[in-house]
Amino acid sequence: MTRLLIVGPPGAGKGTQAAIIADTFGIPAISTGDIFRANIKEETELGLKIQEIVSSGGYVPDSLTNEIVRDRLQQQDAVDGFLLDGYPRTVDQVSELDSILAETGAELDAVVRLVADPDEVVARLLKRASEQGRADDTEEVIRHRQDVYLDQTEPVIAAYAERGLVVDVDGLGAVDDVAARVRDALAARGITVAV
Ligand SMILES: Nc1ncnc2c1ncn2[C@@H]1O[C@H](COP(=O)(O)OP(=O)(O)O)[C@@H](O)[C@H]1O
Ligand SMILES: [Mg+2]
Repeated sequence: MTRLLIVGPPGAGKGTQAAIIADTFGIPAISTGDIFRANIKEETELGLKIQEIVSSGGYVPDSLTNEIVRDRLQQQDAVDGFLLDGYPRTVDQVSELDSILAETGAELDAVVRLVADPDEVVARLLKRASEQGRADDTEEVIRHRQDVYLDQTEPVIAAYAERGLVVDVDGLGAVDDVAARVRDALAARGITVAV
């Protein structure tokens, strides 16, 4: 019954850590970015609608994003716990998630914030671009994504910080080291794997 969010700037390593945390806790990792990219690749109706926005580094409209997440969280595997990566990213999305959870009386356990230096993350993203060729990993688009993040998503983190839910973790260093820090930081708040 663990419900977590993972937040942090583009390139902080959310997707990588999300997979490890989800595996540890036996919960699904749900990434809006991955869902959107899959739709773009499959050229679904949604994919065609959002292709331009995603490749230019803007945010998909809240109405579309909220609907996708609502549907996903109602699937059976997410009923007892989940890790959301990349959502909520706007204050409107925070309200929507509050509503979705309130409908079943569920509550978030923690918001893991990966802290990373902007220049370091740009270097990481450019490396990923050369390896995976993501359309939104050019330097210009990365800088734009960072700006959008500061403008739209910092207020999201502030809202969760006010609720006392944010757990800061240093996102720099080797994947395993960061994963160990996340595990320790959650354990320090009594969030451990149920056995
Ligand atoms: N919650 C969201 N609201 C709006 N747009 C989103 C959301 N999640 C993902 N996106 C879109 O998908 C893109 C890639 O997301 P993601 O893979 O999470 O990026 P990263 O992990 O590099 O920060 C975003 O730049 C945005 O266009
Ligand atoms: Mg990601």
